[in-house]
Amino acid sequence: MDAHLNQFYAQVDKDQNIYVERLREVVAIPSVSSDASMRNHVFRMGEWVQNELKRLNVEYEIRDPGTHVMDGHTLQLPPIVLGAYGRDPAKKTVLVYGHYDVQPALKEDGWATEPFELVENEKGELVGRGSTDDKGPILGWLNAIEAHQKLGIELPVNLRMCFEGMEENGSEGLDDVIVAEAKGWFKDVDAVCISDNYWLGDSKPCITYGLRGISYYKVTIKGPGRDLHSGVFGGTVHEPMTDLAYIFSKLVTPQGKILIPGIMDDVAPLTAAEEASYPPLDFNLSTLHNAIDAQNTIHDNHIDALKGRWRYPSLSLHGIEGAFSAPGAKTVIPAKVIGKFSIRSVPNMVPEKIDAHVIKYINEEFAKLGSKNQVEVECLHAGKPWVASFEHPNYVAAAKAVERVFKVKPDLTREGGSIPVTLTFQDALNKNVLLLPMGRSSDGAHSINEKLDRSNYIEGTKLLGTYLWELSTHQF
Ligand SMILES: NCC(=O)N[C@@H](Cc1c[nH]cn1)C(=O)O
Ligand SMILES: [Zn+2]
Ligand SMILES: [Zn+2]
Repeated sequence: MDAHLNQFYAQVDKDQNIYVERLREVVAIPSVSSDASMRNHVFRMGEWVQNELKRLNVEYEIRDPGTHVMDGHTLQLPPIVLGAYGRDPAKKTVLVYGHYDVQPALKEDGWATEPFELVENEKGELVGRGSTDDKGPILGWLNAIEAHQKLGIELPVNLRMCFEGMEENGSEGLDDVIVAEAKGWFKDVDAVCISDNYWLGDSKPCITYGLRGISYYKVTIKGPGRDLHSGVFGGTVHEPMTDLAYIFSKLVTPQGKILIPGIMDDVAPLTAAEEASYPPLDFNLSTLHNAIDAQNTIHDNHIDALKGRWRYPSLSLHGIEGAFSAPGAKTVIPAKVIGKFSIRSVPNMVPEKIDAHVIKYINEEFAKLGSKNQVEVECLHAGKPWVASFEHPNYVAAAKAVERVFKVKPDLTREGGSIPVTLTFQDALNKNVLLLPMGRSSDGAHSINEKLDRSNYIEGTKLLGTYLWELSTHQF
């Protein structure tokens, strides 16, 4: 194994510019899943993935998840691409998952460069939408296969792949495919690995055993039949924006306390073992300040900050559709506004119960306003929180792989973000699921100037390959 891995590392180093060019090619496809007008690009990206699997002699099939309705339009969902590389019954079979869609990005949001043109800056950062979330990690798996092929070295495990194009928009259709394929495409799977999260800081790798869930809501408030002049009608009508601002103010305090009754009821109590797991982590407030480019953190100690991120629910206000948001001073009264917010959930919160609390509370608060406007609350998508057992050999193998590549023992972390299908893989396949991140905390996923450091991309490719070798040595 050592000799093979050394050859593999040398090949990855040698081919690193090829890998960067490959990343440039995929970042240039603006596969934004939450924007109906960009859906054709998500399909283009799905085709790119299929062509790449064909080039690498990976058997693949697509599953068509059908259609969904978004912003009043019925849209085709992008394909779920299933891959199979190796069918040797003597080897372990590892399922890897990634998503080929990305978050929206506009230069005018504040990007220093065009978001869909990969730029390598003087710090060795590969800047572009999707570089770290999640195109770089998907390419990491493909690069690792290619490097082995170039060397004529067989992979030590069989691979199954599942690449989707709707993760940033609720993973619509994927749960059903996973359940349906549990005894089909995924039947031989022994362990699952997802590379779609980040190190805790910027220098020490981690492996991750927990994620928060998400329940995403829209609150629509309708009033006048059309937008109005505030000079002519201000003071005469119930204004939807005023109602929405009031409702928003009733959801969460500036200190992050969720005001919706019942929401905290099902939060699992913190155990002594969990409490003890925080201090050894390579994390402090400066790590957090560095990741957010500011110092406006709620907590004044890093352990409470981590608990706030991983261990307790949070509620974030995201935006208002229909509100005036352009520069200038337009004196409009918007006729209809749609507020968007989400709740990150933790064990043992249940999406259906969260919905019930949220909808009841907003309707009650709205009733108190005496407004003649109409309100409607709807959950757009929901995913459950996930926690895995980190004693499993899957984690032991990943930790050994980190030690080999980075010469350091990884931190064992949870994460505040959500990958809704993680729990579906765990439950439907009844197999251990591991998160093995490639990028750093400061990568700016979902934000402006998203980047993946060249070193994380290259060493991350080595890590994914090494993990497969380490896993192949374990009996389970
Ligand atoms: N890298 C994982 C990730 O970014 N997940 C998203 C998932 C999501 C849910 N709704 C919209 N996106 C996250 O925000 O955590
Ligand atoms: Zn992601
Ligand atoms: Zn994301």
